[in-house]
Amino acid sequence: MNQPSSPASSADPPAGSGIISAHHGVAVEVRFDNGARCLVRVKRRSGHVVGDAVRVVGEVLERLPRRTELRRRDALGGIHLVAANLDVLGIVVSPAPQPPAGFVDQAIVAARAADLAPFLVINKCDLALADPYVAALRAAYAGSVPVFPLSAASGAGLEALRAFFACGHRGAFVGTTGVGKSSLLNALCPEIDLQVGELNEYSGKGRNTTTLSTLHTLHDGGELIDTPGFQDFGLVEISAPELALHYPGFEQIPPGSCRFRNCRHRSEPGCAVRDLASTGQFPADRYATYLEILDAVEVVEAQNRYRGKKG
Ligand SMILES: Nc1nc2c(ncn2[C@@H]2O[C@H](COP(=O)(O)OP(=O)(O)OP(=O)(O)O)[C@@H](O)[C@H]2O)c(=O)[nH]1
Ligand SMILES: [Zn+2]
Repeated sequence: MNQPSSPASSADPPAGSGIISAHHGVAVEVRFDNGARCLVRVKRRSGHVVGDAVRVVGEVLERLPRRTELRRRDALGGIHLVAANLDVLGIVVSPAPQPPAGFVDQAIVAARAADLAPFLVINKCDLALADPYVAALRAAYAGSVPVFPLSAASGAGLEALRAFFACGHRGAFVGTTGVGKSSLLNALCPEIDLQVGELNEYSGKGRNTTTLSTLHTLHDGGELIDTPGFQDFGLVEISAPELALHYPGFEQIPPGSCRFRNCRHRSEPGCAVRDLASTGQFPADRYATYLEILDAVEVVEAQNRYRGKKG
C-alpha cells in the first residue's frame, strides 16, 4: 500500500482532531478522538512523527504544538525526531547482557532533559544471576525513578508495568541490544500483529509496507511507541549542565546547596555535592560515576567547540 501514486486513503478522511498513530513514510495513520482511523498522505520529509496531535481537514494535516519531542542520534551523528508527545521513557536493562557503565545514568539524564519521566525495566529476572543485579540497581536508582524487575519470558512482574502504563502514560523503550526489548513489547502487546492487520484491511493493500513507527494501545490502558531500530538508538548527546541538573541521585540534594548556580560539582568552591560525597552522605560510587560521565561529556563539548571554530 501507500505507493506514491495510491490515493491518500481508501475512504474520504474524516475531518477532526486526532493523533498520528502510525507512520509509513508516504502516509500516516491518524486516530481520531472518536476512535476512527484514516490514512493521510504526507510528503516524505513532512516532519510529522508518531504521537503528533493533528487536525485533519480534507487531505491537509495541521500539526498542533508538541509537549515533548524524543530525538535520537544516528551512527553519523545526525539527529532525528523519533516521536512526539510521549511522557515516559522506559530504560530496559538485563543481567545478561548488561549495558555499558553509565548507560542508565545517561539515559535518565537524556529523558529528563527532554521532559520525559524515565523509568527502569530490569528484564530477564528469571535468570539465576538476576537477584544481586536487581539489588544493586534498586540501591542506585529506586530513589530517583520507578524500577520494574520482570521477566518478559515468564511474565513475572509484567502486571506492575501494565498498571504503570494504565495510569495513562504514553512511552517508548530504549536499551542496548539483546536485553529483550522486542520480547517485552510482544509480552505487553500481543496484538501488535493484529493492529498491523487492521490497518492493512483498512487500506485494502498488502502487508509489505515498511512501517516506520507505530503507537500501540495497551489492553489495560496507556500507549507504547514501537519504532524499529530506534530502541538501540544513540541517545542525543547530553550537555554538562543537563548532566549536573538531572543526574539520578542529585534530586535528593536541595536546589541551591552549591555556591554557584551552574556548579558542575567537580572542583568548584562551595560544592555541596562534592562535600556530601566526601563525607559519605552521598554515595561515593555514584559520585565517581558522575565524574566519569562528566569527563566524557566535556571531551565531546571541547571537540564540538573545536569543530565550530574550524568551521
Ligand atoms: N531468560 C530470559 N531471556 C529473555 C527474556 N526476554 C528476552 N530474552 C532473550 O533475550 C534475547 C534477546 O531478546 P530480544 O527481545 O530480541 O532483545 P532486544 O533487546 O529486542 O534485542 P535487539 O533486537 O538486538 O535490540 C532472546 O534470546 C530472548 O529470547 C527474559 O525475560 N528472560
Ligand atoms: Zn556543586
